[in-house]
Amino acid sequence: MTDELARVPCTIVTGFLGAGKTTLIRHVLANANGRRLAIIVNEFGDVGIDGEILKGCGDETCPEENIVELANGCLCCTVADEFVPALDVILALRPKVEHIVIETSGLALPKPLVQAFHWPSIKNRVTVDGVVAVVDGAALADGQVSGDMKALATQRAADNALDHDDPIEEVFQDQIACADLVVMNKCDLLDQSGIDKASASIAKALPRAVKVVQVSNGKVDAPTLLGLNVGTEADIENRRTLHDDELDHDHDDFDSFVVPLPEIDDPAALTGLVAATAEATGVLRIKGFAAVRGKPMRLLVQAVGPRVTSHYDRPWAASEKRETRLVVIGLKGLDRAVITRMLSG
Ligand SMILES: Nc1nc2c(ncn2[C@@H]2O[C@H](COP(=O)(O)OP(=O)(O)OP(=O)(O)O)[C@@H](O)[C@H]2O)c(=O)[nH]1
Repeated sequence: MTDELARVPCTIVTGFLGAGKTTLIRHVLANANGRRLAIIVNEFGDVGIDGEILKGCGDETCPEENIVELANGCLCCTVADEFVPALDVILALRPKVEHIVIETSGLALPKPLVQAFHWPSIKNRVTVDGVVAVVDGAALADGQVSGDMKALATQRAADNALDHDDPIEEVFQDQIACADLVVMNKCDLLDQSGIDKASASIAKALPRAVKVVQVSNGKVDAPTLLGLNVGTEADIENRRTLHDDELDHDHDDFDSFVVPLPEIDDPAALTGLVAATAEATGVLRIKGFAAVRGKPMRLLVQAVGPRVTSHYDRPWAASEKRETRLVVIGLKGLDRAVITRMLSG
């Protein structure tokens, strides 16, 4: 087969909200050894933060035009309308892309996406190199999938609509069930007993023998990650998931909204408010950019449960409005007014 006709391998990166998918892909970009990559990045909230972070890498093996953002949706539900057209764009790029990395939203179920690789319009052009599930090792060691489960439990108890099975656990289980490789991330936050605990939780959730690697900051060897060579679409029907019998999966267990704020004076005060809000309300994920008065750089603020990080990522462009916008994601029933008030200080 000539190179022009060979199917382009696609690595699907799945993993719950905030597990470290974008961090892992940044590491891959920085260590691609000249391999020409393209990225499709999908987010649950309607502001594309991850695409912005990845574009900020400035890596020459993946120029900005090779990064396609599909914000405000969920790849697993928008395969025909969004995923296939995005692939078309990428496959038309010249020089030809050698490997595609797909970052799904933290709430996406990977199975419908893998199944789409059988579709006539794409099956001769792409194949699934492998499904990589990124897991937040620190959260698992705390007996959580993500975030602050104590506050979540309170929120769920107060919301009678949430009387079915745990949707967080279900998404997590389905992501693991489809994995060809599990990346246990955030090991820098764990001692040996934490690593043992998280490893045991992963082993319990894994239905098959699958390799698990333990890393910090997504530092997986790029050639290994991008060369699993599984062809997962041929095996996906054998991977049972909890949502197999659902015809229409619409993420109505989860909710997201944007909190706009004016320029801020004190980054530490903002991260404090974010941490306090996450802790008090059981929000799963907060992320966004803040404009700090007098600073030419924009501040990237992220929370996974109550754990908050922030750093200046790049200068505001002249064409950009200097404003603070935080995306909040949690279970349905989030109290938008309370959360907005708390974040406003
Ligand atoms: N301590 C620590 N923090 C990490 C590690 N990996 C990622 N983080 C932090 O965790 C947060 C979430 O990381 P992301 O890479 O954005 O996670 P994600 O899975 O892409 O998040 P979503 O797309 O929102 O689901 C950020 O604040 C990261 O800096 C790690 O290994 N150790």
